[in-house]
Amino acid sequence: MGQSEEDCFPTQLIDGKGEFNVEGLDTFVKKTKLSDSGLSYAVVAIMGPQSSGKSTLLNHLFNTSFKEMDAFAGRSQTTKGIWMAKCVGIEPFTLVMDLEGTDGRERGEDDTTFEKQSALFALAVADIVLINMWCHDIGREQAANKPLLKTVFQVMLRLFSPRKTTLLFVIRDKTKTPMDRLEPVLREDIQKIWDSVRKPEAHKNTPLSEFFNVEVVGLSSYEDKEKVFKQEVAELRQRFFHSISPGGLAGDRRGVVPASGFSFSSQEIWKVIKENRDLDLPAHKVMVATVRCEEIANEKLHHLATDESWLELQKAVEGGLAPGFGRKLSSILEKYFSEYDAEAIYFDEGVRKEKRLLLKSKALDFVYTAYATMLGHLRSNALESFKVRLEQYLNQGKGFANAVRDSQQSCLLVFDKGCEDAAVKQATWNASKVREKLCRDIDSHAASARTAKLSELTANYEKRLTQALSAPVESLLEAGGKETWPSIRTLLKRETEAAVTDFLDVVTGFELDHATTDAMVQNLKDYSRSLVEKKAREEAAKILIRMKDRFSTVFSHDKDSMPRVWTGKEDIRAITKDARAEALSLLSVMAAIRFDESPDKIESTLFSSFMDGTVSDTSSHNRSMGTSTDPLASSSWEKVPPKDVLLTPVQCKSLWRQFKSETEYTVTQAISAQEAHKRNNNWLPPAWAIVLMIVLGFNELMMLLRNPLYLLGLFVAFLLSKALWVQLDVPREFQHGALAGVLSVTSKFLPTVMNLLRKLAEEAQGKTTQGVPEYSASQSYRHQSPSHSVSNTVAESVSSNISSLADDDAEYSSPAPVQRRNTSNVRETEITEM
Ligand SMILES: Nc1nc2c(ncn2[C@@H]2O[C@H](COP(=O)(O)OP(=O)(O)OP(=O)(O)O)[C@@H](O)[C@H]2O)c(=O)[nH]1
Repeated sequence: MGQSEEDCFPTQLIDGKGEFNVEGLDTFVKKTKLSDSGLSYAVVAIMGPQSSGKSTLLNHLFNTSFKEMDAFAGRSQTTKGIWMAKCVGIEPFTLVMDLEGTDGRERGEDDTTFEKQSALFALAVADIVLINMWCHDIGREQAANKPLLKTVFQVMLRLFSPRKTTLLFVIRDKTKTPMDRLEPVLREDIQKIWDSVRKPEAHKNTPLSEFFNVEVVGLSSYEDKEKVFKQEVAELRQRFFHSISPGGLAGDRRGVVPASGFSFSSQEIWKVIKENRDLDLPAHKVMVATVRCEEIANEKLHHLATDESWLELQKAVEGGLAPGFGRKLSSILEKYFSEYDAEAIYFDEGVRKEKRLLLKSKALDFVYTAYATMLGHLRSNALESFKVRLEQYLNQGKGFANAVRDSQQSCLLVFDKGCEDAAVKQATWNASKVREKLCRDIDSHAASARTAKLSELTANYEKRLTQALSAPVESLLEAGGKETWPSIRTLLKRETEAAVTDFLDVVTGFELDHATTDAMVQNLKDYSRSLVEKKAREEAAKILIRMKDRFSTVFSHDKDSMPRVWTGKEDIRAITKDARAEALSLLSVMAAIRFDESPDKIESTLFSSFMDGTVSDTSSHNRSMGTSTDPLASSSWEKVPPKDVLLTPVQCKSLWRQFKSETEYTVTQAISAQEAHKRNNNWLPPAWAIVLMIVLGFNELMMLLRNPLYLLGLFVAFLLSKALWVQLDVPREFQHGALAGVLSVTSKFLPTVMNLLRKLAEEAQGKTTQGVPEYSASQSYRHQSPSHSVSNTVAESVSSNISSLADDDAEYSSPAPVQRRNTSNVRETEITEM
């Protein structure tokens, strides 16, 4: 012997009670590295009667260290259950199992259960089964090996598809009878036993050779001829080298379980045997393959999840773009897939492929998040790049549509390259969905950018139109003449067309459809019109002020635009009429928007209503007749669309009334001014008074002429008379008849003379006292009570003039009672101050 246990690792696989030593087997597999052998391993089992030298043979044949019986201690059972060990020095890996001997005294004759179970196990697991038998048992009816063989054949038939096992009969203690003569006898015995075994219908006529290769070898007695024994064993050992190669002892074996599945396979087989179930080896093989491939796949997945390269790549992707992502990840995956392939290669192909697909799917699922993150980075980067490029192109003056196209093209190119770089070789992942999303994002951004740019563009053109139209239109409306609306139309058309032409030039770059472009152009045109409309409405709101201004301008200035001086020669009635006509013209201009040239009757209606007086007459007449045909009693103008109406006829009517009321004061002022001017220039008494004075005062005149002192006195008397004339307001007193005049003058004469004399005296006295201001005639004139009477007289005169002007306007010009009263008050004040 002499072999150390470290070399062959003898291990009890199944103990005497039938318990499988899983832990022991795993340790054995690990220590012997059996799993690495793939299919390059052989399993040899030996069975035979108890104490028939099985262990001795194995130890010599395979350099193992199974326990052997000590011959001097008596013949008893040495091997219990099933032991196993690695054959030392045999290539490829050969595993040998030493089975508990049959016919043992220890279990009793009737207990053959374990014997059968272990025999079935050996047939299911081993490629070569050594059947140890004494030479003298050959040909004997009662030989110890006959029940054994019967058992072997019976259990073999329980395998659905038995492996092609090599039965190597080892004839111990061979005699001088040559093996050539013994072997046929033995084969005959074997055949007889095969024939006697009850077989299932399917195998009724199946020959023994279908399931077994039968080999026979004879060995001399170890005890008697040890040297020869060793020599023969050494020769036999040679047959175990490359036993699984074609032509070897187990060259035609079938259904080998890969070495990495040996442990699980043998456990399962023993389990089935113990449960006394039928052992379907092909199904078992698939089952082993399934379990093992799954184990291998799971192991690979586990390693992948903790792979350092993978963790590094995953971290990089979480932080942003990871260059070479696809290449790196493919390499990592390839490593584990290759390992799986290498480890699972000997398992059932169908199962192996199926489990590989599963592994691939799980591995790809596992890394997909990182891939998706990578695509997410690519997508967001591409979108950002699109935004930047678009802005750059637009800043460079590129047309919008072209800029979008070029930006999209270049950023998609970068995205596609990125996707190529991120592509994982083992996966069929498609980045098209992400690309579609990117395209949608790009479209969305382009659309919002286009909307923003178009809004900006429109705003610019609207601003331009505002600048081009606003002030000129306002100025034209302020001018308010016949040419106002034609000029506005010309201006509107010219500026709008210029803006539209330029707008179309710019908007071409957006490549909008015709409908959109037309709508935008129409919006621009509408904007221009709305601008004019807005201005017109603003001006219409200020029409009263404008009318008054216009009135005031025309009324207060002559043809040469010089301010009028009311000398009394002016025809206030005509001037007032002209000024009102101008104001009315302005009102007619502002009454409606005239975007087209179609004529309307606004001006004629207003003039006929307010200036000719015909309407008022007609109105009065109609009122008296109970009918109403007043053209201004309406909220719309004939031939003017409601939307273009700025001031309805009713509003015009009201405005005109207000205008007249508010301009009346100006006219009053003018009349007052004219009266005052006249009065100041008319200092001579009336002619009849002069004649009377000459007739009655002829003698006095002559006396005066003769005496210069009288002349001086006369002059003084004249001055006094003049003062009294003015103070008494003689012409006015005589307006209502001579008698009334004389009575009035007479009644006022004495108080006036007294008052005058008193004031003259006071003045004379004041001159002698210091600090007394000089008394002025004008002051006296202003503060005298008769002056009040004069004022009243002048006011009445002005009032009568206004009344005569107002008569022209009949009912329209009648101011409200309150207004009249106010006006009268103002008139009084103004004139008093003059
Ligand atoms: N006559 C004879 N005796 C042998 C031979 N080989 C071994 N023996 C003896 O047989 C006895 C049993 O040997 P083992 O090798 O323990 O036999 P075994 O079959 O393994 O015994 P169990 O494991 O108990 O079944 C020992 O005393 C050996 O010396 C042989 O070739 N001829």
